[in-house]
Amino acid sequence: MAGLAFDTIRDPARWIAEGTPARALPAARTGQEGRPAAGTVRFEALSKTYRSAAGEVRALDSIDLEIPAGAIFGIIGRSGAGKSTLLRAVNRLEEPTSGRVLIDGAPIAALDTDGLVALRRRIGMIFQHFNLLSAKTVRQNVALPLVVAGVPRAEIGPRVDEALRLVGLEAKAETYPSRLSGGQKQRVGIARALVSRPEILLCDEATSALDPETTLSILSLLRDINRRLGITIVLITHEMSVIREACSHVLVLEAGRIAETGPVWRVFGAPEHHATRALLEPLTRGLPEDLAARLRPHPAPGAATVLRITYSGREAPDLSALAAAAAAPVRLLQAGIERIQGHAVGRMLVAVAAAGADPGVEDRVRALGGVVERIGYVATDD
Ligand SMILES: Nc1ncnc2c1ncn2[C@@H]1O[C@H](COP(=O)(O)OP(=O)(O)OP(=O)(O)O)[C@@H](O)[C@H]1O
Repeated sequence: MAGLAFDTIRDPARWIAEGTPARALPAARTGQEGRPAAGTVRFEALSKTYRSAAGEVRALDSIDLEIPAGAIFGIIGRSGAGKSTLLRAVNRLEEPTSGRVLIDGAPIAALDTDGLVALRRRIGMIFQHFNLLSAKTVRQNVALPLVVAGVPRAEIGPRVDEALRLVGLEAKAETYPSRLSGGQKQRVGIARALVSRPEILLCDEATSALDPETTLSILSLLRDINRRLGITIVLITHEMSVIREACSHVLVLEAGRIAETGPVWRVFGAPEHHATRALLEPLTRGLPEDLAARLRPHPAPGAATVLRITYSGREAPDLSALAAAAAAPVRLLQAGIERIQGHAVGRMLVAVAAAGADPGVEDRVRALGGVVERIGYVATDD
């Protein structure tokens, strides 16, 4: 693996194959010979019933689903819908009552203890509360999976450095977690998950403990990792904006069953199931009714990008400064100030002309101050 830097990696099969000797991987996971590509997850008639003194709970009921390799796949649903149970079935933290989970076409139920350890190295996981060891430095936290796997000492240092570089935390290597912000702690969690060079990354409410701005930066990091390393990302979240911001595909669970699933643009653009519509309601809450009806999750050619800018204090961003930052005409759709717990909070909705293909527009507008969210797109002739 010497000399193979994260940012030069475009080929996950090579990245994995050149990984730790502890887990040389079969060629089957390269997607050759008609077999699924590395990072494919398949659920077949998966059911899980919890039995306790209080009775039985059917948490998952006959789930048939494939998560394509390289997807950023979001799982949403009301509390108790079965999201965590499904996510945890991927690395066998939860054993199904019936049905199967297949990773890259291979059923995982058949794995013995060594096979399971190897599987879990191929599947990284990050958590809402980061789960870092407070008595260890950032470097030591990130190194831990390699130390446990018996990777030679000389190899650990460079691999930890690569992982820290990937998440932008090289400068914090010798810092203890208590001195980090929430966003930095989650970056350490991501580096620790990536240091084993997984093909799948499971994210369990990974941004729920973060403020909106930090959430956006973590989502942007996850998207970047997905794009650069080709890792399949499976995430569960209660925040619909996270799905819209980061995911390619979404699964809506309702009482342990699939309510609907598909590309985010389709499911969010035309939700068919009442559970999906109920979950999406907060996204459009507070929007003028006509705008909520016209808002689309993905850009069409020439569509204007709708940004929500939230700012504290009295000063709203100046519209001409906004237009300069956006490098495009900006139309004010709505503005107002409300008081939340005694603080004045301003909100503006603006449409930036033809910025659909301009991924940097939020960052440039954000530089003027406030929290900036891309909430969707409207056709310019609407
Ligand atoms: N260990 C367990 N024993 C008994 N019942 C359980 C157990 N774990 C989960 N359940 C039940 O299974 C159902 C699905 O739980 P799960 O945690 O998968 O849902 P969820 O969609 O992730 O919920 P939340 O959004 O609240 O985290 C719930 O009714 C839950 O109470």
